[in-house]
Amino acid sequence: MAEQLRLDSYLDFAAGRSPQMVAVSQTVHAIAAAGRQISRILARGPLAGNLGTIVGESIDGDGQKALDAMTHTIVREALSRAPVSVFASEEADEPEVLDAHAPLAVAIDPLDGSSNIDTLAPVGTIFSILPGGSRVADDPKAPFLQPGRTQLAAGFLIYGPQTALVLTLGAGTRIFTLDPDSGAFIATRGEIQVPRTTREYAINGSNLRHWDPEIRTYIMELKKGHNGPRGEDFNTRWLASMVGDAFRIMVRGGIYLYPADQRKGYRAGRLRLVYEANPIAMIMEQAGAAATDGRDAILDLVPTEIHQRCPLVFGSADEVLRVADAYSHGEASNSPLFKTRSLYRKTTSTIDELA
Ligand SMILES: O=P(O)(O)OC[C@H]1O[C@](O)(COP(=O)(O)O)[C@@H](O)[C@@H]1O
Ligand SMILES: [Mg+2]
Ligand SMILES: [Mg+2]
Repeated sequence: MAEQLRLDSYLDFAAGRSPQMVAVSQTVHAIAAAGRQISRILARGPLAGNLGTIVGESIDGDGQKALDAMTHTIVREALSRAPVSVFASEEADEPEVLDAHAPLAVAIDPLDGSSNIDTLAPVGTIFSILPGGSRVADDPKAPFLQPGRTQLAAGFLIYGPQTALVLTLGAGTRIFTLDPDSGAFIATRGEIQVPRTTREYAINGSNLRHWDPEIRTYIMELKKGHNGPRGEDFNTRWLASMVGDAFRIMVRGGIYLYPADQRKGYRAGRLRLVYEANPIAMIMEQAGAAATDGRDAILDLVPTEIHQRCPLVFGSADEVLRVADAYSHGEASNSPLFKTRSLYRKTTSTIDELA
């Protein structure tokens, strides 16, 4: 059997590239250790306490559950031992300065998919590692208001039947599976290459009536299957856990969409740019996939607030391009999505066609 690639060796090798990568490697080590701890709590589930109980409200109005708060504390503890100047979390209103002189900034969603806590569906921890900058003491938000292209590394842990770490250090994307016996994260596949094409899509279809016409029409064309303009059948998968959907897309392709919609609080989508969309976009791009808000590449957006939301579409590159194309051409387009035989000419009545 070929020798196993362990996360430790992978990080040691990367650390040889520059002093900055030494700090990145130490920080990924710290996050992986936090992930091990969270994975043990999740494996015990209700035996570890009432993890799904609402204990507060996060800044954007989502109920904060006991496990959201617990995972925030675990990650914070881990990062306070890493070379991290400032830490932004979904579960904290403001970024927290840990060591103003340290070289890195970290943005984290400590628990993604938290509506799944009690359902045994996967949840995860998403992270983005950025240069810390020199102004952290005066302006702790500054490192997070850079476009996602400046990320030095990004990844997520997923806690499912296995715990895995999906990681990019800016040179490809790898998946490491946690061996619960030894505590080691071990690479279980080669470098990830997401298939360019797919016939599988993930979206919360209950929001159809609230979507932009571009998204509504795109999805309706998929639903028409081989009788529709796409000429082939598509399958739906929606876990209500972005890490779960992203993991599936990493291993077999697919597209995930959480578009903007007309509901109050969703006009800029649901996902948060700094600690959800940016890291996922970097992971995807490094695996040959793509991520857009419908108009621009996610990694080119310049955040203006730490908790800002953005529409998010990511996955198999050809399919993401189709969505971007739909937005850029509108109804006048000649793109396949808008041809006369497509549903696109009748965006208002097509909801009825689906019923
Ligand atoms: O409940 P909805 O509207 O389908 O949203 C589900 C989406 O929201 C999220 O749960 C947002 O993340 P949080 O759980 O960290 O708030 C995604 O993981 C998931 O894809
Ligand atoms: Mg999340
Ligand atoms: Mg969360």
